[in-house]
Amino acid sequence: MSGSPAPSPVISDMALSAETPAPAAVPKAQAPAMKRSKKVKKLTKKDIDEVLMHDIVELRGHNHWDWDPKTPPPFQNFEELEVTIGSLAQSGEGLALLPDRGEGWVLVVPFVVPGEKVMARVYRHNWGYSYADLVEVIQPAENRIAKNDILCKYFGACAGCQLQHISYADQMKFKRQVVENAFKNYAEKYFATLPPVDPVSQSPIQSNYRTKITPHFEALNPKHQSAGTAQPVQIGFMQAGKRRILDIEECPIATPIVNEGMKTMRAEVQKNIATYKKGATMLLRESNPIVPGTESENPPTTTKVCVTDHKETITEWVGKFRFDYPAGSFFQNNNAILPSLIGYVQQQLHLPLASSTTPVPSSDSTSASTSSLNHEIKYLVDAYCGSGLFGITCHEGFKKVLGVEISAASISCATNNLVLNKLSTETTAFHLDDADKIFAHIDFPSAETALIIDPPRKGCSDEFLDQMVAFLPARVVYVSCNVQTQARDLQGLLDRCHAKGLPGYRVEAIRGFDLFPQTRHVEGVMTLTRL
Ligand SMILES: C[S@@+](CC[C@H](N)C(=O)[O-])C[C@H]1O[C@@H](n2cnc3c(N)ncnc32)[C@H](O)[C@@H]1O
Repeated sequence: MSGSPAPSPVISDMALSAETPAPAAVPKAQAPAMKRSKKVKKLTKKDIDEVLMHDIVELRGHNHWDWDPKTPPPFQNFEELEVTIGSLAQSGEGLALLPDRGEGWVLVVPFVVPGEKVMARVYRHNWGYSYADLVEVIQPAENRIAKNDILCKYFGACAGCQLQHISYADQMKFKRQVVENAFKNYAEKYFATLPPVDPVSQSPIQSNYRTKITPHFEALNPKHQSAGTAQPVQIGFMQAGKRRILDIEECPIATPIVNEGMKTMRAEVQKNIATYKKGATMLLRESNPIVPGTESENPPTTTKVCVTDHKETITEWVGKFRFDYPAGSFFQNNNAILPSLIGYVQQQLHLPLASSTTPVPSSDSTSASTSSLNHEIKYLVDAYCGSGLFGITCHEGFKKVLGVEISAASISCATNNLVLNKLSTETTAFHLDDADKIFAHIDFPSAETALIIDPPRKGCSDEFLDQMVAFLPARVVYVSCNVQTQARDLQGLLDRCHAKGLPGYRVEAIRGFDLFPQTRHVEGVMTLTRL
């Protein structure tokens, strides 16, 4: 479906719980394409539906939809059907096309492999597709992981992981395809000019890697308490496809110390559950503080502890660098892959500027030129810098580094991290500000400046892209935990350049990093060179 218009035959979210019978679908207005609003808002459910819709259209092979939206979905309530899985959506769920239902209705079924025949039970409907629970795998795919070899006993019931039934090699293939599809669907004007998406860089460990988890629990229902019918408290993660908590004693993707913390936390909550008026989300985060008395050793001895207080300081080591940050603030959650992610970002920042003769990516593909830049990159701007991860680990080789971040707590940590790592505050600085105003702080020559962008999932705002085009950094490395908004921002950037008659940027490389093994998530890294 390369080059096809964004699909938009949408969709009433009838969002029924599994317990609610399905009413007829009533469509709302057509879903908007995933938008970058003036001030970027949080991603909505509509944005997620839209990503899924691309996969559904791809499976159907067309974007025409004659089904009368006033007609109820073509199923009995909670009907069970035998279906064959045609493809995996970017959500990690399987899609099965039912040509004989609703003019080609699609079922979205979790925990399946393409080619498998499964029994699925429908429970929630949108216009043109329905969500279904996996009831039974009737004919497993050859590459399905045997039940006894699956990492976690809660897999299939817990909403946290989507891919444990797929080998790690297949997870990597799936994630590479997710990255490619994101650019095909959200940077479609430029897709033909992009380099092939590189294979995903693997995480060195695929279990016990998460340094942070956030289990939840609900308070006891007072009616059940007084009637003596209260069930034991459920402490864990959301159940797959349901709005209920699944009791989880251990999470095999979390680090051992986090799992120890979970045991202690569960015991405390269970003991004191009657005192909680409301439920809560707990924080469990690994920290690696220096053992007192060894500070002057090189390197000092560290120990692992599990922190549960949002305000407490976490100490984390990335290669030779130390990062201190509040437990409740953002930091990447897979420490094991950070050295290779950072090594790659460093390498991309320092790629030669003028070496390539690749044609300019232009939406009309009529213009071609080579890079006009012959300077060396000397300055680094770290947008959305958090507690300074990229600015600090990538500072070597730059004359000056400047980071901007909107969270005051993170900025004060970033500044403290400079001191902890004995970096000069003359050459590296972090400012508290909206990244939309980042270039107001900068007097670096744009032809000698590299920009790292690492925004939240919602991506960059119009204002951010506008100021970027006004400044035109020579090199950009865009890191993102949402490859769809990353691709959308690439298209927004190139559109803006071309609207101003500028040649824009050449995309040097696009690559996923597996910061999130066993789940559908992938971190995208894209490198651009100004032309
Ligand atoms: C994905 S995190 C990346 C942080 C850092 N680069 C890292 O890897 O640790 C995104 C960061 O952007 C910050 N942020 C969100 N909106 C922002 C804005 N408008 N301007 C500046 N920073 C923002 C968040 O506080 C968060 O620290």
